[in-house]
Amino acid sequence: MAERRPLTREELSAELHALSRRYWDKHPFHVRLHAGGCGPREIRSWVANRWYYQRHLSQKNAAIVANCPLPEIRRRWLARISYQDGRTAAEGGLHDWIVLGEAVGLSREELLDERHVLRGTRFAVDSYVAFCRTRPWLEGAAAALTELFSPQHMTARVQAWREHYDWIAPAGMAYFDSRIPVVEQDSSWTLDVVLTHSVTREQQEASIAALAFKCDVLGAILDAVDYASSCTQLGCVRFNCAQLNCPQPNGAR
Ligand SMILES: O=C(O)c1cc(C(=O)O)c2c(n1)C(=O)C(=O)c1cc(C(=O)O)[nH]c1-2
Repeated sequence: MAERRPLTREELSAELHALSRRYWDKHPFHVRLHAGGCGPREIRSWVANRWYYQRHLSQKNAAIVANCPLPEIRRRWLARISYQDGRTAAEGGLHDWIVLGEAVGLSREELLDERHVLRGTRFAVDSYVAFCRTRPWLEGAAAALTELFSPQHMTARVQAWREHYDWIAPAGMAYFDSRIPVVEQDSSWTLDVVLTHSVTREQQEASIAALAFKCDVLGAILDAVDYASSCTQLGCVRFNCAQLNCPQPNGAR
């Protein structure tokens, strides 16, 4: 069988961009969230479950760095770790996410002890970290390319939250306000890296598959949050009760 030719840079770029159709901005939960249809309990659940994603970002980024033999890539990728972790506990992305938690009414303690994290979120995020640990660094980098689609989505989120959820303390938006300009810069560099280093057809297809996988990771988090949203209590979902003393161990649906 004839070997298939590698895609041109433009073709690969088009295939990667086409995966925006699988991005989580179109998930029914995000559509409802942006339309003002979520209550405080659902927004708290979203923030608490996203925390589990946020707190694993530095570890998956460290795995990409550990797998990468190229100093010029490692040098730049390391900045993602200091971005999330900050120089001290009083700054950085993780700190800003705790501020967001407080702005939506989650205590620091209940965010950090992860009592509201759903099993679907754990499976999704843990598999993203395992993917970046076990796959070549290039696939880990390609998986981060959801950042091509996130600036617009985050901008729409901040607007929608300010419009529909005036009970959320404005300080909570700091995470997104600082993240949006950074991700806009990072995404063009990451795209260039993936286009440059995905040389063979196999590498190109692996990069496309990595980005599709990442879209599924994000979608699975929202599936879990959406499913849980029909339960009466944050942290109590049918078959997924995180609280030993829950008065409704089978959930109330
Ligand atoms: O709020 C969002 O919708 C959103 C999406 C994404 C994304 O698309 O993966 C990230 C972030 N935020 C984010 O804040 C962030 O730090 C981040 C890192 C990564 C990644 O995979 O390396 N994605 C995202």
